[in-house]
Amino acid sequence: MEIFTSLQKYDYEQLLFCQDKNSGLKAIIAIHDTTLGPALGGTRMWTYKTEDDAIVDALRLAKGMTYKNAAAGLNLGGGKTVIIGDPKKDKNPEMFRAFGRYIQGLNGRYITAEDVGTTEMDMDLIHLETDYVTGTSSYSGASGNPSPITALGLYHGMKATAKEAFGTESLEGKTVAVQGVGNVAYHLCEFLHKEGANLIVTDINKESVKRAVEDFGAKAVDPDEIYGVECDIYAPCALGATINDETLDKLKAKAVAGSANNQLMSTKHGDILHERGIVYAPDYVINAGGVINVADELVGYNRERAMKKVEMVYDNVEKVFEISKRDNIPTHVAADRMAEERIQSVRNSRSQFLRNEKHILNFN
Ligand SMILES: NC(=O)c1ccc[n+]([C@@H]2O[C@H](COP(=O)([O-])OP(=O)(O)OC[C@H]3O[C@@H](n4cnc5c(N)ncnc54)[C@H](O)[C@@H]3O)[C@@H](O)[C@H]2O)c1
Ligand SMILES: CC(C)C[C@H](N)C(=O)O
Repeated sequence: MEIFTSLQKYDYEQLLFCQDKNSGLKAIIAIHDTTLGPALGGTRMWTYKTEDDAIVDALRLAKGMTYKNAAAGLNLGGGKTVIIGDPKKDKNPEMFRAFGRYIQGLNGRYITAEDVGTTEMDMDLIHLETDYVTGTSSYSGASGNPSPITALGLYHGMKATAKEAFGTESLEGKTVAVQGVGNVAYHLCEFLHKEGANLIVTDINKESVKRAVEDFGAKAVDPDEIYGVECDIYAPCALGATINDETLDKLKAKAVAGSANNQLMSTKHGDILHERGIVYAPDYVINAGGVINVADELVGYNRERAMKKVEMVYDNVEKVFEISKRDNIPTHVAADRMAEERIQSVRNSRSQFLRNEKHILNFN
């Protein structure tokens, strides 16, 4: 891969490779843009087929965080880490401590939290080496695993999506097809079940499927079947790029609203959803609940205040639909416009993040 060509294409600031032989750490930290503030984004641990796959994932996820944080109104830039390895087999405490020291070395340019494959316990280990970590469990001002709060934001955003697609925000009697019933989607299913929605679920992990079937009366289907099921809303909550050439023609849903990052394989697929009249709630707008919640730790965590901000996901999703209709553009373009306008307005007055006494990180 031509690294600088890739960095220049979408204007990334920094890409770091962190290696620790003792613990087996192989981490890639991508910092996309710090115009709005320090880059906040989670750490994913995953078994990538190649190192290039890991770099591409880190870059795509970091850019997504820039847009997510900007669209959510946070004074934070975007970054992300991927750790190469199997989260079930390859973790050890020294690995996360070594990673924490690398984060500390960035002196606040990057702050981390959980993502796929990492847990509160991992964040606690990172915290032994640096304060630039959120989503920890056992420290004063910690807000814990963000997944249930991401689910809450997603639920609010799904209601805004239902209002746009069906004229009512009620999800009672609606059928939602959920792909991946992990940390976020399990809690989403709980909200939906309480409201009286019908659930169709799938996961490559049989235990997760069983839990959703038992706890919420969900109907289970095989992973490949989820795209073609009769449903009102398709909720992609596993990994990215599941809206692609192959799956689009199978989709029967009238709306797409899920937690996964980078749901569209390419922007072309967002355009096709728009042409077909399928209401798409842009991923980084609807899945911002978790980052909104952990960001509150940076100003002294207040759960009530954080929950009020998470409710705003409804308004943000609604705003995207309004821009989309006003300018007659697909919703993914409308979301990008909303985020880019905010970044540009701040960029006009200052450029890269520079720590100063007035900054959010200096809260005591
Ligand atoms: N956790 C958060 O707070 C948060 C916030 C924003 C976005 N996200 C995004 O939401 C998604 C889910 O996050 P999570 O924390 O719930 O992760 P998770 O790992 O707990 O859940 C993902 C689930 O998807 C399943 N899965 C993977 N590939 C699959 C496939 N091909 N078909 C069916 N199931 C599959 C996994 O077995 C797992 O159960 C990720 O894309 C993540 O980046 C998470
Ligand atoms: C909680 C966040 C900092 C990270 C989360 N995984 C996201 O993608 O939004």
